[in-house]
Amino acid sequence: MTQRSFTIPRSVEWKETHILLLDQQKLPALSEYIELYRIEDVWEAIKTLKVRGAPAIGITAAFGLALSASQYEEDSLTEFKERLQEEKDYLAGSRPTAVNLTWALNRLASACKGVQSVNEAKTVLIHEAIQIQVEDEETCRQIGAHGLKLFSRNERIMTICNAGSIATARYGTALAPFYLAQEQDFPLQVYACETRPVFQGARLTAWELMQAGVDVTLITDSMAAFTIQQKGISAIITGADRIARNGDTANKIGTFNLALLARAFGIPFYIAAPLSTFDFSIETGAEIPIEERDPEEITFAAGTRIAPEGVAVYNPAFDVTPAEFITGIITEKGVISGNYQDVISGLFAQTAAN
Ligand SMILES: CSC[C@@H](O)[C@@H](O)C(=O)COP(=O)(O)O
Repeated sequence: MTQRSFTIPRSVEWKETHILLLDQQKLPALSEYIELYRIEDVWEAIKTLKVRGAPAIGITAAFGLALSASQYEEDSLTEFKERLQEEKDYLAGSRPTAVNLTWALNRLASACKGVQSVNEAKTVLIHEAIQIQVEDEETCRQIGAHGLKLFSRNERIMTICNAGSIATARYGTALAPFYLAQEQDFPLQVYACETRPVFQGARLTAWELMQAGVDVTLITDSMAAFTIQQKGISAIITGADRIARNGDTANKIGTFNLALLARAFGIPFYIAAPLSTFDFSIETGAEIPIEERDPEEITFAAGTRIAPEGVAVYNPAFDVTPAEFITGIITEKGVISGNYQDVISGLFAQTAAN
């Protein structure tokens, strides 16, 4: 099969002395890379959405912790580990919902459990952080391959937010099937919801997919029902920030609306996510912390006030789609459907054994 070549952007790179980060707040107007040298820069970049998307947040935090630890001057391993723990907690507090953040930081802490010296710990941390990124790229490709099998040529598929290449190491989760389809000359059409209030769909998904030559059409979030009806959307696919043991899934605000629409129209609703997005410690979505962000994300648009000063605002950044509305969860191990509770518990046992 001939493979086509096109751009699949990367958002985070390890550079030994710093982290190179695509500033996603500036897209699509500017494709600007910034250099992060200090842990405070990393915290700020995550908090202010310069880097966003569950796996990309995890990778950046892992790079940030490894980078900062490489500069510690502590000679004692105990003091080194105490400081590491403090900075790990600090980074974990940057955003609450995407579990990949704590997952990646915990993975770094576990990796240096058995080390004998500070120098060994520094090397192990860098190695583990890079490994997380390498594995995520492969994971996303596998998600793409499993996801693509669910679609037929020329299907029109809706998505929300940006679960694309720049939200991960590469390829993305919900957008990975479209990149693989593009490689294989397999035509699919994407309908991207703009994703109020931060416009990840308009600014990032449209930008990413257009660079790759994927057929993408932008709509406002409120056009979803009419578009499904008028344009014959045959499936919806989104990413995830945290999945509970029963399959309840937190993702960008508006995802639950789409799941309800999918049920009403009788079309499948898929979540695409790596196993690092499963939180095996919680039973249901009710336990997922939902981030509430600055009201100004809603009261201002492109720097202009669009709502009266002093208006009460509710700005949850995520919602939780109950498992009963999810047709399948596309992971690197294949598509999970049916009894999520049992399958996810099985995955947990498998992951814990490895
Ligand atoms: C592969 S990214 C999956 C999710 O993190 C994504 O869909 C999402 O909700 C991102 O929200 P964001 O607030 O932009 O970090």
